[in-house]
Formats: sequence, structure tokens, C-alpha cells
Amino acid sequence: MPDVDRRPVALVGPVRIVGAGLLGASIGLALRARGIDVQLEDLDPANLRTASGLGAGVPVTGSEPEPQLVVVAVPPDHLARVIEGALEAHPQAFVTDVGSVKSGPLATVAEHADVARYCGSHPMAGTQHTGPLTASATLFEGRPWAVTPHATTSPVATQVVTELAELTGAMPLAFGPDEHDLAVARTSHVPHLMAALVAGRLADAPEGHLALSGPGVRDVTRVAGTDPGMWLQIVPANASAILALLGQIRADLDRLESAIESGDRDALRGVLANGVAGTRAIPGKHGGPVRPTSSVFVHVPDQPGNLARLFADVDAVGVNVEDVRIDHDPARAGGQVELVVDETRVEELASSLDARGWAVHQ
Ligand SMILES: NC(=O)C1=CN([C@@H]2O[C@H](COP(=O)(O)OP(=O)(O)OC[C@H]3O[C@@H](n4cnc5c(N)ncnc54)[C@H](O)[C@@H]3O)[C@@H](O)[C@H]2O)C=CC1
Ligand SMILES: O=C(O)C(=O)Cc1ccc(O)cc1
Repeated sequence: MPDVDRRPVALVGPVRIVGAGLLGASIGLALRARGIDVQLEDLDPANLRTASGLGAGVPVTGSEPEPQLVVVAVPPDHLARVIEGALEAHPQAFVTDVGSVKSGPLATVAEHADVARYCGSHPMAGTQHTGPLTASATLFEGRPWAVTPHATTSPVATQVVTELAELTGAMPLAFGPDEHDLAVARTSHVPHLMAALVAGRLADAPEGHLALSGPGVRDVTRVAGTDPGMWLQIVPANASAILALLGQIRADLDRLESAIESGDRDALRGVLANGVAGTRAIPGKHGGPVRPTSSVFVHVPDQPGNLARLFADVDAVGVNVEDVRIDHDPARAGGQVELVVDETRVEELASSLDARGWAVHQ
């Protein structure tokens, strides 16, 4: 998928954000950090107060200047109606939304006389929380942000929305709305549902079994812990793309079951090798190529200041940490920190930390 064309900055504001929750408030914070005026609207006065208190923008009063761009950041079920409302209320403004599914809202909005001013978009960033309290100016830093012009979107609208993504530190990527929905079914929606199915098998497991939970099960189930409210709206909105992938997974599951039943190791190897290929196909950080990484595991005793001391030691060794995971079992007097680093630096990091007194393994 090509990067969207880069042209001179035309987004100067004001930007009006409708829906000052996690996404809306995070966009507001990122834009305010770039000096752009942000106007906030929300049905929930508490969320509006929290978002403006955090510095994400100023609640609308009716006397502010007309916005250059309206960003709709409301829950999926309300997107189409609010996008239409924005096109009507602000006849000079460009309008975008940050919804997780693009074709459904577009089908409703497509009939609007001014639909050329609308260009959909979708930042691929979030947290497990909703609402503005966990909003962050850096939520979108280095993340992909799909920009999804439809057949009659004006080029200037596409440009302004692309610049919105760039101003927040994200990487804009151009997609048609339908192609976008197929892509996120594969990279976000089905992975979320699979995590829910695996995590669901844990809900009524005997406590003794759960005591053996390690980092693997936490990795595979992490996203299933998010508030189901938004997913209850996302999944039906992208039903056909999700159902097509679930059909393929059902066939894979049948093949896996028969491989296990018949003890067919070649078939089993095929399933596992396919999984390895899939993990390697995910692009690296900032959309770059995947660089081979390896992990160093460090035992960190449960005493104040130990984590800071570990990171200071890693810094002194001069190895860039690509990722960090901390597995802290409250039942044990310490945690395990996994430092993910470039494969070529792993020996050096492990031996340097060992020399500094850390209990290390690879
Ligand atoms: N949370 C995530 O990880 C991501 C969410 N999205 C999309 O972003 C959108 C917003 O999601 P979040 O910020 O997580 O939700 P949220 O629940 O944190 O925020 C939504 C806000 O919209 C307000 N709202 C609801 N209806 C409204 C209306 N008619 N007019 C004005 N305000 C209204 C709510 O009061 C709330 O403050 C959703 O469409 C979601 O699909 C996109 C990427 C990631
Ligand atoms: O799924 C992911 O990768 C996330 O980081 C969270 C998320 C949830 C919903 C979206 O529409 C986009 C991103």
C-alpha cells in the first residue's frame, strides 16, 4: 500500500473534536502540543471536563470561530449520524472520523450533498481503557493511521486528514474504505476475537491450573481484557470480512484436530510453520522491515529502585531496547523483565548485565 503523497502543511486549525474520549482527547492533546487550537464537544459533561482539564482543548460555547477540520471520535454506532451532523453544521469544514470500520458509516454518509468534504481515517492505536482519563499526546507516535478517501473525496480533504495523522506523530497510509475493512478484520478484529476465545477457556479453569500461567498465555490473551462495549459495536459493523476469516480459521482448526488425532507430525509442523511465517510477516516498528531480535531475561528483586537501576545499567551498556515486557507474579519476591534487543547485541547485553550483578538468562 503506497504512502499518502506528502505536500506542504495546510492544517492550521481550529480543529473541532466531537467525542472527547480516549481517542478524541488524545488527538486534542497531540494537536495542542503542536500549537493548534482545539474545540471540544461531548454529550457527557464529565468527559468534556476531564478532557479540557487535561489540556486537550476548550469546550465549545457557540462563539468560537468555525473549524477548519472536524474530527468525529464517537462510538461506532453513532459515527454516521455525527459525521452527517458535522457536514451540515460546518459547511466550510473538512470532516473526518477515527472509527474502526469505514464502509458502513460511508454507505450512510455517501448520499450527503457535501460528501466530498469527508475523508475517513483510522489510527491503529489504543489502550485497554475508554474515556479521556488515560488519553495521551503520544498515543499515535510511530503508529499506522489509515487515511481512507472514498471515490468523491476532494484531494484537499485527503491532504488535510493526512496532515492530521502526521501532526500526531503517526504514519498515514492510504486505503480504500473496503480494503481497509478487510485489512483490520485480519490485523485487529479477528485477533481480538481469537484472544477472547482463548481467554474464555481460562475463566472457569481450576485455580491450580491458572497458577501455572506464564508470559505466553498473558501475551496471547492481553487484548481480550479490554472493555467489550466498543467491540460489541465494531464486530457487527465488519461482519462479512470477519466471517470470511473465521471460515478459514475453522478449516485450519479441522486440519489441526485431525493432525493431532492421527499423530501426523508433518501436518502439525505445517500449522506451526505457518504461525512462524505469520509472526515474521508483521512489519517492524515504524512500518520498517522486521529486524531479527532476541531476548534477555533479567530477574529483578522486589525492592524500590531496582527497575530504575536495571534501565540505567542497560543504558550504560549502550544497547537499544526494542521492547520490554515485565512479568510480575505477586506471589514471588521479584519480577522477570524481558529486554528485546537486536539479535546481534544480545550476547553483549547479557554478559554486561551479568558482570553488573544481575541474574540473567537468554
Ligand atoms: N479505543 C481504541 O482502542 C480505538 C478506538 N477507535 C475508534 O474511536 C472511536 C472512539 O473510541 P474511544 O475514544 O475509545 O471511545 P470513548 O468511549 O473513550 O469515547 C467516546 C466519546 O464519545 C462521546 N459521545 C458518544 N456519542 C456522542 C455524540 N453523539 N456526540 C458527542 N459525543 C459523543 C462519549 O461521551 C465519549 O466521551 C470509536 O469509533 C472507535 O471505534 C479507533 C482506534 C482505537
Ligand atoms: O488492535 C490493536 O492493535 C490496538 O492497538 C487497539 C485498537 C483497537 C481498535 C482499533 O480500531 C484500533 C486499535
